[in-house]
Amino acid sequence: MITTTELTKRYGNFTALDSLTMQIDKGTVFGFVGPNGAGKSTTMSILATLLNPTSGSAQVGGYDVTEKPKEVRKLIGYMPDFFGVYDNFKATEYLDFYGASYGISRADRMKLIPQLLDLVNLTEKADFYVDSLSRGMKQRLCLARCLVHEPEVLILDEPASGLDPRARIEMREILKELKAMGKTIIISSHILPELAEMVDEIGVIEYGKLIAKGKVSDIQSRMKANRVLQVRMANRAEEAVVYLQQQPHVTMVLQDEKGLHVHFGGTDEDQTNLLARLIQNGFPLLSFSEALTNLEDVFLEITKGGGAHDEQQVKLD
Ligand SMILES: Nc1ncnc2c1ncn2[C@@H]1O[C@H](COP(=O)(O)OP(=O)(O)OP(=O)(O)O)[C@@H](O)[C@H]1O
Repeated sequence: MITTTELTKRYGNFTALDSLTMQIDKGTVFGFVGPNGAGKSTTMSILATLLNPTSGSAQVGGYDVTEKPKEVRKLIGYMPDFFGVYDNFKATEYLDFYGASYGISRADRMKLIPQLLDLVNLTEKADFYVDSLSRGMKQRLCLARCLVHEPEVLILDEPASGLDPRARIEMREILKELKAMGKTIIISSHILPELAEMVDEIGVIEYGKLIAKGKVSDIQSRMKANRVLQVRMANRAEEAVVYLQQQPHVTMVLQDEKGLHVHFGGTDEDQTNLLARLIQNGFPLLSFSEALTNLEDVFLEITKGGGAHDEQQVKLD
């Protein structure tokens, strides 16, 4: 549904986007992650036909964004990271204005607007002035605005930025509904862990280059190759350290007040076998578990050494 080929954008001598090649299939929710200034907004603006690439190409729904921008615009709903809302409109009037500008008939708008307000949980605010709405509500209204022409593809640039945790959860639930409706969604964020439930794939961008892309589950299993097992023993911990260090796939064993931390490079089956051997050897296990791998770990692991600019910038929240 979305394809970019060697997509490049330069501002003078500065390369903001560097030969970005990627493909996002129909119905996929694609999380676009990277530190500030990595090139996410630049990519999204090009896909939204608002910015021309310096070289390379991008297609949405088979249409080239520079050659067929009108066709692309019909297919996409774009939510920029900074958006203006017209404060002297009521929420309903705001959506009505956008619906009309897309050429949707008044009769259809009257049907559509209550549905959109319901989708973004703003039915009760239908007759409230936009400037009286909270930031989270304004952001949801902006999302509704992107949906007036029922686009197949949503390009959402940091839709949850600046929202408090409750408002983020609300936004996430709406995005889940949009995914269930079959939309193809590309969404950028610094708070990837919160998107984990709804993102099918992630792309990690840094210095304008796509440094990793793949299914969330694949990337997590890549990290599993370096999993850490947490083992708690009733006693005989010192003996267990020596025993574990001699076992296949164990690369390191650390011990602290919480127990043993076993760095393990084996498969799930190898892990089962290791547990069986500990039990067979009579070690008094209180617990044996795998340290959870979340998307934040995945992100940090992938960008490690890749030049994450500073701690502040790779911070995900
Ligand atoms: N109009 C412009 N002129 C010059 N440089 C620009 C322009 N727009 C963006 N840049 C630069 O291009 C780089 C990529 O910016 P972009 O906004 O795409 O990053 P981003 O990943 O979206 O970051 P953020 O998460 O902060 O929004 C940045 O270094 C930015 O300063």
